[in-house]
Amino acid sequence: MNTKSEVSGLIQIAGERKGLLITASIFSTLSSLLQIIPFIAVYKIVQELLIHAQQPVNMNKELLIDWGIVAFISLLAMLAAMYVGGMCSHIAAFNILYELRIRLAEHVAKVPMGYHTKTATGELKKIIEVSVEKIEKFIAHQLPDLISALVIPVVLIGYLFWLDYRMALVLMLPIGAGLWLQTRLFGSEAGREAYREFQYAIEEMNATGVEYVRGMPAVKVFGITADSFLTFKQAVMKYRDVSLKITDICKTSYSLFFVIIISLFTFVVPIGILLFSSQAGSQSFAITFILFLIVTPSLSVPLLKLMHLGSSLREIVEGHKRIEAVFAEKVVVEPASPRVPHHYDIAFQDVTFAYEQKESKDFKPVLQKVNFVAHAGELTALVGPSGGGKSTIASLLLRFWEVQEGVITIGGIPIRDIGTDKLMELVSFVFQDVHLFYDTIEENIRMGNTSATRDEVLTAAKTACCHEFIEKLDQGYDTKIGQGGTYLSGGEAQRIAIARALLKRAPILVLDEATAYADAENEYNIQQGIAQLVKGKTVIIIAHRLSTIRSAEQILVVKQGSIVEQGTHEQLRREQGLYEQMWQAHQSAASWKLGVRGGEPHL
Ligand SMILES: Nc1ncnc2c1ncn2[C@@H]1O[C@H](COP(=O)(O)OP(=O)(O)OP(=O)(O)O)[C@@H](O)[C@H]1O
Repeated sequence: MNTKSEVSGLIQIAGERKGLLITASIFSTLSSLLQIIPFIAVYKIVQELLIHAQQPVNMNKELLIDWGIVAFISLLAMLAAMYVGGMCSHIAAFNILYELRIRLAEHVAKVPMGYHTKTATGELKKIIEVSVEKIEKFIAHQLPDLISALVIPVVLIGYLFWLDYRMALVLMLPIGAGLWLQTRLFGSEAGREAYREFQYAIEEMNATGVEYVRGMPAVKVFGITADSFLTFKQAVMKYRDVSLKITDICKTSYSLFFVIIISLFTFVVPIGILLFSSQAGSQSFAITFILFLIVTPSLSVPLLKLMHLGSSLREIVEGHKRIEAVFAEKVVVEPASPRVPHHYDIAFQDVTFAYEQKESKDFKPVLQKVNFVAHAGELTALVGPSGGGKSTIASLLLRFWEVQEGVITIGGIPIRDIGTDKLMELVSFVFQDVHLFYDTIEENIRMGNTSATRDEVLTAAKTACCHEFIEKLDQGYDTKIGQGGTYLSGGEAQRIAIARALLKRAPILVLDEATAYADAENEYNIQQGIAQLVKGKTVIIIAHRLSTIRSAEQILVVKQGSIVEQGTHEQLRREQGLYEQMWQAHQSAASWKLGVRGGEPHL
């Protein structure tokens, strides 16, 4: 892709704001053209002064005043045009920025979860924050600057050619050389590649930096320093190396360009003197020569600006490519005509799933030919050794990933025919890792059902056993999580998440380790809450504490991606298989815990 198509690609982003951008460009061009008028006025005034230098009385004073007024008015008009152009470009930029961020956020919410696991949070954060911010910089500032940096030299050079083509031709030599150096600097594949590497290096540094800060508990416990946190250290070193590489690539062209452009007049002076002496002191030539000397240094400003724009344009273009790459990520395919289930039995039929694509060499199914039916109004429990695939089964129900083989149905309808929005309406989910938003506790619960009244929020909170601890907080339900040091314990956060799920009143409820953090008393209370919910709903519960799912209508024992045992607690115990072993282990652990409480451990 060349620079021209890259710039037009950036302008494409403007979408519906193109009208504003075109207005901004027209006013920027106008203000650039108006900037040239004072030069012409100076030329005309100097011309009049020199022609009548011997007899000032003959000087046309009105002409001098008129040109003075023209210069002044053109300056005012230039300021006005600049103001209107700037306003239009800023309004366009901030609207584009807003729309782009919303579109990006909506898009990333629609791509399969696989994208989020392979893309580091820091990387995505940089794209949504920094790369988008740069688009604002481009549209609000650099596009008008680019227009003036192109219009002013072109018009001025044209004017100089009209005045004296010989001196203008000589002036074109350094300008041509400078522009050639520019294209060498920014148009070369090595330059592009270096900038690409530079962007990746920043992203990597960002991502590993975020990881380092996020992993602070482990960092502290294991005494990891920024220096010994290898990935971060390597990312910083890579950034340093790439920065040095860019400096190395740019140093010669940059220095040459800079020196040539700021000394343009040194090329004009010799040819001017030569021509002046050959024309035996022609007065009109002297005036033209003076104008060349005045105008030439002012050509350097837009040309230098062009160079700075070139370098930041490259960064913006790279950021734009990253934004485009996010948009290019395929979203979950929605059905053309969504179907609505009329009952809520869940069925997994021969489901085989791997986190990698089938053609990948790492393809290793996490689930193999999983078959089960979870009936509506019943509690189905998933138990089994760690890493067996329980959470994967639960997340497939939400279509976080697409299954490679088999089909998952709700009420007999494949979930891919239901449509994501409807599916999300049907299923309430309490995740293992609870995420609470930076908002009040009430709003965090209300996320389950945005139209719920305060009373309904309170009822859900009471059922999930969180009302009591919320009431004890200074601002109760209005307490902002994360503000003023208000953080909740793992168990408290989990109960808020349960309240959120209860409020949703979805016909299907999935609880992944929902009572993991609860103490015995609260676990009992939550169980009571859940027991009320189960009525008429399809509930899938993933639990390590077998005591919590003893009464489940169906227990599925998941091991190494397969369901190895299936039945009620009593049936499975009688089978004397893996479940019975797990039950015995659970009992021993429970009695050991009781023993500790009693003073002497039994085991
Ligand atoms: N996002 C992911 N990408 C790749 N592999 C994953 C991902 N999530 C889980 N796995 C792998 O899939 C397998 C099953 O994991 P899963 O979390 O479903 O097991 P689990 O039975 O719920 O375990 P636990 O009881 O410890 O939570 C594991 O080998 C795990 O490493």
